[in-house]
Amino acid sequence: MTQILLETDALTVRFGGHVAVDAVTCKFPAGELTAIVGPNGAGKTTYFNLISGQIAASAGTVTLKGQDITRLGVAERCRRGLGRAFQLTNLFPNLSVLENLRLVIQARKHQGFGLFTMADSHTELTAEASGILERVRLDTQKDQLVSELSHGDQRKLEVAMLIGLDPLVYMFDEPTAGMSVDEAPVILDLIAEIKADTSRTVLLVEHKLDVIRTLADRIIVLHNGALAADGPPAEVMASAVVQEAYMGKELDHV
Ligand SMILES: Nc1ncnc2c1ncn2[C@@H]1O[C@H](COP(=O)(O)OP(=O)(O)OP(=O)(O)O)[C@@H](O)[C@H]1O
Repeated sequence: MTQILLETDALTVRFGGHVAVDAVTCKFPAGELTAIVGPNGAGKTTYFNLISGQIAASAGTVTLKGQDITRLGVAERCRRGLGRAFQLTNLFPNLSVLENLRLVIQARKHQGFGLFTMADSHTELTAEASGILERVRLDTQKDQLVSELSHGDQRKLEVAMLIGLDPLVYMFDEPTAGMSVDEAPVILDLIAEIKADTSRTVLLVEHKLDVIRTLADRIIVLHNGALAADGPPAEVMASAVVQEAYMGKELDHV
């Protein structure tokens, strides 16, 4: 039986009188990529924020590998395997690309800087970080300061950091937004590689139809904060209700 890695049960958040996420119950099994779609303001980012712990739920639960994590903070959720793509604000702007990545790998491995182990572990960490940078095609920028990276390269580094963290649940929020057409395929190929790992699950907030078609095993649709549809891409896309009410204008232009 496929293991459920992440689950939200009646997950809800209210901002004053506004219900931004409305009793969303959803299970995310290992080996699946779920695209989360819906019109602007539907609650996609807020749902992500509730899962990653950036905001606290008003009601309902978030369960990771069978454990209730609803009351845990961002760092503890991350330590337990919940990985949300890093934003530039989570990085150290005055450290290099390689140094940033090495820090996240080190944090995952819980390695300290013991005097005698430092040299060895440093070499290992550098090798692992360099390998990831090659995969995201950032190896030639490894010594560049994060603050000096182009937008496209920053986005690649965000994905590299997530791979370095190696979480059970990968969460991507429009990972190719603002990237050039030449750069985006590198990121999409990497997400395809990640989803091929059947012990992981991937959540992807995405507006671009072609990206959804290429990557998604399943689509969930949020509308006014509530779960409006959940199923295989072809089924959800074909649904007249979804096309008209939730996807029409929003996704057509892509
Ligand atoms: N901190 C907040 N305080 C008050 N209202 C909020 C807050 N965060 C989000 N909202 C509201 O909750 C609703 C859902 O917003 P959210 O950003 O999650 O939508 P979205 O589906 O991610 O939209 P988009 O596709 O435009 O990014 C919106 O009406 C938004 O204005």
